Amino acid sequence: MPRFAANLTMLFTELPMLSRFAAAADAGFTGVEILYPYDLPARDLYRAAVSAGVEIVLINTPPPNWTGGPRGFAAVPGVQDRFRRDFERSLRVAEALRVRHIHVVAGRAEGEAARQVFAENLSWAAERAPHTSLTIEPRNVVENPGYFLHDFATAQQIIAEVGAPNLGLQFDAYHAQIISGDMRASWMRVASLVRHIQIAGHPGRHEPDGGSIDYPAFFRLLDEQGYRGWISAEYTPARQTFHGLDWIRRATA
Ligand SMILES: O=C(O)C(=O)[C@H](O)CO
Ligand SMILES: [Mg+2]
Repeated sequence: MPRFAANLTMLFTELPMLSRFAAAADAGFTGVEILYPYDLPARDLYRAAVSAGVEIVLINTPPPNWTGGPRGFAAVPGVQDRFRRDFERSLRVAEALRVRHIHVVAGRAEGEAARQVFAENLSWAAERAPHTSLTIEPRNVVENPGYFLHDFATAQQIIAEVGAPNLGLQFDAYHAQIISGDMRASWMRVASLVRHIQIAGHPGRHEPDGGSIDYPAFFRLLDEQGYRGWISAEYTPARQTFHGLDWIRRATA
C-alpha cells in the first residue's frame, strides 16, 4: 500500500502549523511535507511531528524574498553565492527535522545560462550533502510563468549531466498532466528517476478525486511497479480540508 504524506503548507490550514501534524495523522497520513519551514523553530516542528507519529518527508530550499515574489533561485544566474548560503540553511533545517528530501527550487530564468547555473548549483549541493536526497520538480508554466524547469526532458538531461546518486526527480502528477496532457505517459517515461510524488486533482488542483486523472488506477500501477517512495497530497482543498478526505480513506482501506 502506498505511503501518503500531507503537504502541511496547503492542507489543514484551518489550524495553526503546529496542530496540523496531529490532524494529518488522524486523517490517515503517515508523513508530512512543509514547503518553507523557515519561520518556525525547527525543534518545535520536529517535536510536533514526533508527538503525532509522522515523518517529515520534504522541504524546499528557501525563496529569495521572504515576503513574496518568486520561489527559489537555483537556476538564476548571478546569485550563486546566495544559493550556497541558503542551501546551507536548508541543510541545517533538514537535519534538525530529519527530513528525507530537499526540493531544490529552480526559480524563474531561461536559456542556456540558467541551465548551466542550475546544473552547477545542483552538482555543488549534491556533493555538499551526499547523504541527503535532493529533488528537482518540473512545474507547469501556465500557472508558474517563467519557471525554469517546465518539462521532463530538461529534468532528465540535468539529472544525467549532474550524475549524482543523491539527485532525482520529484514527480508532481498535477503538473505532469498540464505539461504533457497525459500524466500516465509522462510517468512511464521518467519513473526510474522518481524519488518523490505529489498529487492533486486536475483541473482545479483540489482533492485527488475525480477529474481527468484516475488516481486509484495510478496508485494500483505504483503498487504493481513496486514504488517505495512517498505520495504527497499537495492540493488546495475545495472546501475545508476535513470535508475532502474520502480519497485517502478509500486509498488506504
Ligand atoms: O508548486 C509545486 O507543485 C511544488 O511542489 C512547490 O514546491 C511549491 O512551492
Ligand atoms: Mg509540487
